[in-house]
Amino acid sequence: MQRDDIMEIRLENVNKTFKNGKRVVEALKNINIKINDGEFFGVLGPSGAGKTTLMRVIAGLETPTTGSVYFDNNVVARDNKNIVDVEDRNIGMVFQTWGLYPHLSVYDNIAFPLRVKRWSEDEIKKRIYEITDILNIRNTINLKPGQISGGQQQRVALCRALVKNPTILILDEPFSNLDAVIKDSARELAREIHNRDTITTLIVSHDPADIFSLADRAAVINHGVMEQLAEPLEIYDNPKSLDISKLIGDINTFEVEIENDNDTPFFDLNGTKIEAPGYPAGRAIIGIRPEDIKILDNDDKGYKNIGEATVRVSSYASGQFKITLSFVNSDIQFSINSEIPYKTGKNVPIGIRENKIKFFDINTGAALKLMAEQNEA
Ligand SMILES: Nc1ncnc2c1ncn2[C@@H]1O[C@H](COP(=O)(O)OP(=O)(O)OP(=O)(O)O)[C@@H](O)[C@H]1O
Repeated sequence: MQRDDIMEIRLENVNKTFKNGKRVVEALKNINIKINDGEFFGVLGPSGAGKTTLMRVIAGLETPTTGSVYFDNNVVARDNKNIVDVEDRNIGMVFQTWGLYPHLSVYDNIAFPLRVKRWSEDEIKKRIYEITDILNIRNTINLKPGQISGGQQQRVALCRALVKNPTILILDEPFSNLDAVIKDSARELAREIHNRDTITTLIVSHDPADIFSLADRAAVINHGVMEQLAEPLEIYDNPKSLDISKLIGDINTFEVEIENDNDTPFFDLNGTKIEAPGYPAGRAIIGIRPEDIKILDNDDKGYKNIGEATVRVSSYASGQFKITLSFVNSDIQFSINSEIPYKTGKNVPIGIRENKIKFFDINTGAALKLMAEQNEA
């Protein structure tokens, strides 16, 4: 059930510049985003892209150099000025390092924000019992952070963020210190917390798995610019650039020459002619996700045979084999996922899903537009 105090977040023409000595860093450039109330919103981008700055501007830890931030219809920051201060924004935050005080007990760590707000010790105790029960760490409250596991420390950080009943929850790389198994249950926990009273939740992550498993929509930020905003699967299937395609998953890339001397443009891949309907002639980069290439066996509807490749490396992770191959008589390598291992040096027939190929501009990396779209523009 959604609480009625949950808020929408709106950024209008937000710019943030930092001065590093003589150097001016434009950390955010003209960002316009509306995050719906109760939405689980993901932010994806390479290191230094501006993701943390965006979160800090929303939280009120930084002011936008120009532009405005609204919570519902109330302006909370505008043109280098916080109109509502950080402590009055009722935001819970969890950062990558969790920021627990090592000399304080779990209890005192979680109590900290409530003591700042001058809650009575009785009220604090009641709330801490309640929240540590929900996150299943009640039995750790008398221990220090150094005496509990990484997964438990992360729960303490979440408890501390949630103890005030925030209306917005910000998770900035919250799982990157956890190992793979605990990460899965941490994601489940984040989803449960969100579902409990649908707090508007923002998650910043390098890991596409976090975005896929949690976010309703995601923004991709690069060099301070918001380059794409869509549902995670839409970004995965139709990335606006080669860089974005790589941020949200693995992709194999090949340089090709699209020829257009007959009705349907085409290119050559490992000696096989592949159609590129509607794409302009010239050199291009094509991208194929690992799941859209396979080693052919008897049941391969929907895959086009593109000849043989040699198995170079087989590795194993998370219940799947990752097979790296190169086309026969060529150094061009690519990787696929497989349920079974293959012996190094073996030649195998390869198939691709033609309709899943992504086309990018060879110079800019932007997704190539169809000729019809170019004519419309
Ligand atoms: N307080 C600051 N003073 C000066 N420059 C800053 C400050 N905070 C961030 N920057 C710069 O702004 C840019 C964006 O930084 P930000 O931390 O937002 O990126 P990020 O996407 O969160 O990166 P990462 O994934 O590595 O944490 C970087 O060039 C960074 O050096």
